[in-house]
Amino acid sequence: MSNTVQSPVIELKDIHVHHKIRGGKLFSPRLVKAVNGVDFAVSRGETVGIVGESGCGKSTLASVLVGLQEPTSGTVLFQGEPVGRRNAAARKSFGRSVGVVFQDPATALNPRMSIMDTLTDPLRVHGIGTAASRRAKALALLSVVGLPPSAASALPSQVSGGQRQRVAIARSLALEPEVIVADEPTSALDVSVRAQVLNLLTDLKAQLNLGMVFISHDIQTVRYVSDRICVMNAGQIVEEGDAAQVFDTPSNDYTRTLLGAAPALLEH
Ligand SMILES: Nc1ncnc2c1ncn2[C@@H]1O[C@H](COP(=O)(O)OP(=O)(O)OP(=O)(O)O)[C@@H](O)[C@H]1O
Repeated sequence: MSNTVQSPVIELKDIHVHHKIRGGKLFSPRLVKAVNGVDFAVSRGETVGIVGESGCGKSTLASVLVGLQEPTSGTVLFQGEPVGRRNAAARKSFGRSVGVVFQDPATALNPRMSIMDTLTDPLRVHGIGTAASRRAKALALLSVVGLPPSAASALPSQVSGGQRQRVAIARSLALEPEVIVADEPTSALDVSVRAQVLNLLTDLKAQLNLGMVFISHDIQTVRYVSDRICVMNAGQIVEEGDAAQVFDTPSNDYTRTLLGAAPALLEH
């Protein structure tokens, strides 16, 4: 399943994200350790799955990976360099090198922006190309995700849920990232289109030699797409390994519980 795996594009070292919760008048304040000492790396050409139950810290980890959240402590490395110590230009290039696909394209896409504008906007914001070349690139992106050129003039609400997620995936590719972070990308979709979107992500990863971080509460889905799996529980990675090995011979009790609770194998 994997292409040539290279040195990590993004590496996290001993990442902690803690939130202080005020208790108000009745309760004392408490600390939520959303992510509690995580090491993680993703390279081009591999899909790394992160799986765990709701509240285990997956989305918080995703927001650190894409630069939306500063960790309380720990180091984020981009191409081997600590992101925090680099200049604004380097942070921008980190931002450009990591594409994001969220769970629900209905909320992730601007409902008032045509699909053409949705796809040209990241290029415009980064000052890339002319209006004509941006439009050409948007049409190429539509083709890459299997949508016809006629979709360009539609609003997100005028296409189906699966097509909307294809648009969100196309947008994530607009800046030619090295890594895509997909946080529950199929959970909000009809069961009938989930496998198509998973296959699209897997195909794109192979064609473009992307690094892919695939986050889901559903271990069967993670198994289907991943080369490597990290199992998260209570803010920590409790098991990590080759997907088949984690799935077939889990070494951690929590992984076994997740597998025991999983429904029948995803059909594909
Ligand atoms: N901004 C915040 N302030 C306080 N607590 C937070 C904040 N963000 C997340 N948390 C808490 O941190 C923990 C991890 O949340 P996170 O959303 O990362 O988990 P998750 O595994 O992605 O779960 P889900 O799939 O339900 O989103 C949870 O207990 C959550 O309530």
